[in-house]
Amino acid sequence: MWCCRLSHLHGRLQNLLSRGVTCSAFQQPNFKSLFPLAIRWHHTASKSLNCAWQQHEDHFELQYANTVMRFDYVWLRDHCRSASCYNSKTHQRSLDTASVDLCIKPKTIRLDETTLFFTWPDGHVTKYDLDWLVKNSYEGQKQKVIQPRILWNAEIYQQAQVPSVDFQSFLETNDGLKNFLQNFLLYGIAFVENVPPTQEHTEKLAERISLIRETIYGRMWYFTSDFSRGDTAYTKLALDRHTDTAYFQEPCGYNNYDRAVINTVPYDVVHRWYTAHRTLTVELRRPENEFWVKLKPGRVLFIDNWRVLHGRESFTGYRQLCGCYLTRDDVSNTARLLGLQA
Ligand SMILES: C[N+](C)(C)CCCC[C@H](N)C(=O)O
Ligand SMILES: O=C(O)CCC(=O)C(=O)O
Ligand SMILES: [Fe+2]
Repeated sequence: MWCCRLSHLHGRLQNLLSRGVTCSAFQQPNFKSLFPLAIRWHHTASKSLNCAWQQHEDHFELQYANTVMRFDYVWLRDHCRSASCYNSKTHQRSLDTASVDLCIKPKTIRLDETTLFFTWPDGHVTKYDLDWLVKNSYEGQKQKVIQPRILWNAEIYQQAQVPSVDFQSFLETNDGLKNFLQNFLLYGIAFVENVPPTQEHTEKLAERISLIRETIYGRMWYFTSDFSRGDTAYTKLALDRHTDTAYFQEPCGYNNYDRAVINTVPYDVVHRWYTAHRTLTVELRRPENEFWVKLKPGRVLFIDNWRVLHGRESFTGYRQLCGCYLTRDDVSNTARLLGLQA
């Protein structure tokens, strides 16, 4: 049974609701006693709004913008954006969540145009804009467009003809940086061309995107096959596909070369691990999943270690590489500041 408000009665009924009276288009003397609380729906009749809500025993249900949302009452109190509950300058919660009664229920709920008002037992009023609730609800979040990721192999990537970004444009224009980051987020790799082949310019490029992560290899690393460090990266040997720093607590990503002794699980789990590792390695080593690119002076390659592994063939002659590790949070932050979904 629905008690619906007709638009021409909106104002009067609104007034009734604000006093906590459950309204009905036609107030019957024994109307309330006929139906338990849980089936009382509230409607707005205006076509544009098309909103319906219901106060259940343990949650609030809202139908709006083609979405059915359900909110826990503690959640509704906890996310209050009133001046006493939320610092709008710093976007931080002032309310002590632990002080909210876990059995809290609103005394009254009323909708005024596009704003819902919840009055709590202590008299505190929390108001929510309907669109804010859609955007921040579990159900609304599920509909959110997430940053697309394009899964690719060598053929798909080659056919995509992803344009590289030029150093000048990358450094001096937001469009250049945004195009680069869009490609990086889509594919997990992206190139910048015509970079002056110096450590300083490479550093400048990296700092345009993010903080540079200092590690045991330094801030900017500049290496060649001089075995200056006890690691095969500092040799002419081939390196199968991998990601670096798997041995860090905050690694760039996993790497078979540097994997420590497996001694934290019993033999039968170890065998299952090797079976899974073999399946992954076979997949990673499929030729169609290998994309070979010749690094040349002036070409900078950025790699998302969670999506793309890197390696090299063995080589002869003199070869010098410089680079650095970037922090994922800062790269994502730069992308978001440019309006990208990261
Ligand atoms: C030379 N450079 C600093 C880039 C890498 C050194 C990484 C060495 C180690 N094998 C690992 O994969 O973490
Ligand atoms: O020499 C290269 O191209 C890559 C070396 C490497 O993977 C590393 O240093 O971690
Ligand atoms: Fe590496």
